[in-house]
Formats: sequence, C-alpha cells, structure tokens
Amino acid sequence: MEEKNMEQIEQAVRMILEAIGEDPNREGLLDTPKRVARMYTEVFSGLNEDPSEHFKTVFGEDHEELVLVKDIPFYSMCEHHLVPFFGKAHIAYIPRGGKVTGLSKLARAVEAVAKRPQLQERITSTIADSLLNSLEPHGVMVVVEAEHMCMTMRGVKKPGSKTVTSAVRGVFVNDEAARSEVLALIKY
Ligand SMILES: Nc1nc2c(ncn2[C@@H]2O[C@H](COP(=O)(O)OP(=O)(O)OP(=O)(O)O)[C@@H](O)[C@H]2O)c(=O)[nH]1
Ligand SMILES: [Zn+2]
Repeated sequence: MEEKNMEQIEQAVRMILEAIGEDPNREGLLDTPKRVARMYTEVFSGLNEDPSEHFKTVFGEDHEELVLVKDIPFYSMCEHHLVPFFGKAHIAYIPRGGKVTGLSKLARAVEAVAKRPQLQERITSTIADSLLNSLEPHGVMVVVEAEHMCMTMRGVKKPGSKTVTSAVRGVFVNDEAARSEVLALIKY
C-alpha cells in the first residue's frame, strides 16, 4: 500500500478512537493507528489480485478424475461490518485435457479472494468461476464454511453458528453422485 494510503488509515483510526471517547494520545494508543494501517495492508492485500493468475502453473497430466483440496483455512473481512469471518474452503475439480494446476495454487487463490472486504457467497463463486475459466475443467465444486464475527460478538450474537456456501459448475450441476462423492470426501 502507498504511503499516502497508510497515512489516511492512520488519520481515520485516530478519528474513530476520538469518536468513541478514547484519547488517541494516551500511551497505549500512540502506535495503534500505525499498527492498524499495517494490519489493513496485510488483511486487504488481495484487493487487486486476480485469483486466476495462480492457475497459470499447469501440468500436462492426464488425470481426468477428481482432485479435492479440503480444509484450506482462510480469514476474511465481512464487507458490512469490517470484522473477521473465517473458516475453511474446500475446492474440488475434475481436470480436462491435461490441465492440472499445482495444489498450492488452489490455496493461493483462496488467499487472494479472501484478503479483501468480502461476502462469503462471493468468495465461493469467485473461486469456482476463476478455476472454471482458467483450466476449463469438466467441473468445479467449491464449498466454504465460516463463522462470522458480526454474528457472534455483536448483533444477533449466535456464537458457533456456521454458514456454509457452495458453488457448483460443469458436470457437478447434473451429477448428483459426483456431488455426493465430493461432500463425503469433505466430511471424511
Ligand atoms: N449474505 C451475507 N451476509 C453477510 C455476510 N457477512 C455478514 N452478513 C450479513 O450482512 C447483514 C447486514 O445487515 P444490516 O441490517 O445492513 O446490518 P446490521 O443492522 O448491522 O445487521 P445485524 O447484523 O442483523 O445487526 C447482516 O445480516 C449480516 O449477518 C456474508 O458473507 N454474506
Ligand atoms: Zn458482518
């Protein structure tokens, strides 16, 4: 992030601290605006990242069977309240024409998409569409499960509640058995 953007965040944090009735000049808070600016640089670092960039690493492997990377942990920021939501993403696809990507690239795509102000639904569909368009596989299925701090520490206050979203593309749409296989393997 550019220096001027960091300064803007620092100013904004100072204003928020004042607005809630705090003294931004007391010792414990003196470095807080700078820390928050650094933290936002990190947690919003995916804002201008295209997840498809990660799928450029392709191996010509003749495997037209299921690939599933599950339990990919992620942390994101709810775009309504700017508080975290976090959980696990599971990504399944059936490659076509030898287009198999590196396993870590699936996790990198999750990072890119999660590190911006987000909705869980958008994380889920963005990953699915990006994989679909880049590798042109037979099918893609993305399942995301997460806990939203805006629903636990405030508001409706329902700690432990989980939101599950899925995005299904290609052969998975009409093949119930294939979908069930993925869901069984995710739970396994
Ligand atoms: N669909 C969706 N909603 C989300 C997500 N993250 C947070 N929300 C919801 O966004 C909604 C915002 O509702 P508003 O009524 O505008 O805001 P609010 O008054 O703070 O709502 P409460 O959380 O119910 O107190 C809430 O229902 C949140 O639970 C998400 O990833 N997807
Ligand atoms: Zn929220």
